[in-house]
Amino acid sequence: MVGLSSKLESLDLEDQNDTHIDHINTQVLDKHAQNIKTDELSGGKTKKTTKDKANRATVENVLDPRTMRFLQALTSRGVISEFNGCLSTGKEANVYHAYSGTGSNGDKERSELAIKIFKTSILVFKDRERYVDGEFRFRNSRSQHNPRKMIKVWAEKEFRNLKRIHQSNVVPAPKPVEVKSNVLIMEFLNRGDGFASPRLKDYPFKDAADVAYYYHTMISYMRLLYQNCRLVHADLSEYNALVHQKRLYIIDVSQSVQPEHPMSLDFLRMDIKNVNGFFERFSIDIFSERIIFQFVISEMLEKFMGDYNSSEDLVEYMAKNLPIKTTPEDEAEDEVFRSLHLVRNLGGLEERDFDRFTMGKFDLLKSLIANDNKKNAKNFTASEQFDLSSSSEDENEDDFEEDENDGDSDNGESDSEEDTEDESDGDYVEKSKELKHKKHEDKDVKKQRKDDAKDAKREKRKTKVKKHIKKRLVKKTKSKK
Ligand SMILES: Nc1ncnc2c1ncn2[C@@H]1O[C@H](COP(=O)(O)OP(=O)(O)OP(=O)(O)O)[C@@H](O)[C@H]1O
Ligand SMILES: [Mg+2]
Repeated sequence: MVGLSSKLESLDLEDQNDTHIDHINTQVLDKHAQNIKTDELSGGKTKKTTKDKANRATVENVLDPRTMRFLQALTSRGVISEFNGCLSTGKEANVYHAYSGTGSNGDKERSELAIKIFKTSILVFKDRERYVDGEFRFRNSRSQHNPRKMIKVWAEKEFRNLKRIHQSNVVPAPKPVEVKSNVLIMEFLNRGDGFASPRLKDYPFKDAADVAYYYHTMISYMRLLYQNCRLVHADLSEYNALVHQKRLYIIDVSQSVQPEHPMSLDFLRMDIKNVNGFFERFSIDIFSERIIFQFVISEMLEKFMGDYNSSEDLVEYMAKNLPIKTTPEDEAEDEVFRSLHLVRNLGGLEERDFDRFTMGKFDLLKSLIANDNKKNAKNFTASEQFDLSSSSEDENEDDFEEDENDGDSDNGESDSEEDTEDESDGDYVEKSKELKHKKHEDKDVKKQRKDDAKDAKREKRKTKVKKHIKKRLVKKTKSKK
């Protein structure tokens, strides 16, 4: 294998300016691409021609001179000792195999690394803004419209999320090693013969019981991610889970968000749909999407005697206690669930719903999404999840110094009657659609609409329950549990 450092040393690019980068890219990488092994680990997916290697390096826009410099720095610092084949060329990043240490002459043990290099293409990252927007942890990065900086944020986001998951010790994930600009270094999950551990998609299940085990494990991870790591994966599927030493590992967490993100529940719902969609094909018993959703977000599980941090205990509970999806009505219910507008907190409740809540007729989101279906909702206790003021987010974790006050919107709210609570509630999806149409509205119509809205709000305020009363009620329901 050819060491990266020798290749990189010959690239005297320090004085080049950014406007020439594409040109340099083509020249330098065409010249050196054949030295970078890009096909060794790709499992036959890549065309094995030198031309193709050169194209990938330049066209994919990953190994640009700047990125090469970062790799060089990592090599000279001894983080990387060898940079090898390309494992995957994805939409947002390429993943390479590398070694750290040589294992000889008293050098540190030779270990395998996966190097994820995020693409510098602006288009991909435009689409990703919605994951960073609304993340309190990245509030200072939002204004950065410089694509290079956004990519850096993206790589850092994956590094931090990976670190959070890995440190939680409840959901297996590759150990993050380092992040530098758009380059993320992590532990390589090895199948044992030089190849990467298979994705869930490619894993040869032994039998139906094996499939069911991985299905239940995946659901337990969604819950552990949400409850323990305070994350929603947001791109969970058979492509982003690897089976390593018979254990399921979660990867690709750059887009993962905290539960406080305004779209976290929508992302969660999407993850559940993807996971169910994959396992449904194997003709095993499947839970309804709504039941899984409740299982994930409910803090307490009725009759659960196990360890809330244990995937195995959750899997066992799930298999015994969760009702399976059997009838066409169950499917119809899931259809409804997919189209539901998700309410996150008390502020998001309509007046009539709030009256029902105070009369003890339903228990926030759990019952809203359950349609008061007692048969299915009885296993869960969910109300705490949506009182955001009680969120205590990894505040003692060094790497998350920005995380404090996450989603503290409740604390920051005034009790004034004039607050804008009605605008800031959870109905973001429908509202954003509406606003698009309003853009082209006639001036007078707009004025009239605004006046009407004001009148309606004035009326609504007359019967509005004051916030401190709402809070007291939430506390009361909590203390009952
Ligand atoms: N730590 C790792 N160990 C082994 N293989 C890995 C590791 N990380 C990623 N891979 C491999 O690289 C592939 C792509 O990784 P990842 O999903 O993180 O990147 P991606 O750019 O998001 O890909 P895509 O756009 O296709 O989703 C994975 O499917 C997996 O096969
Ligand atoms: Mg992926």
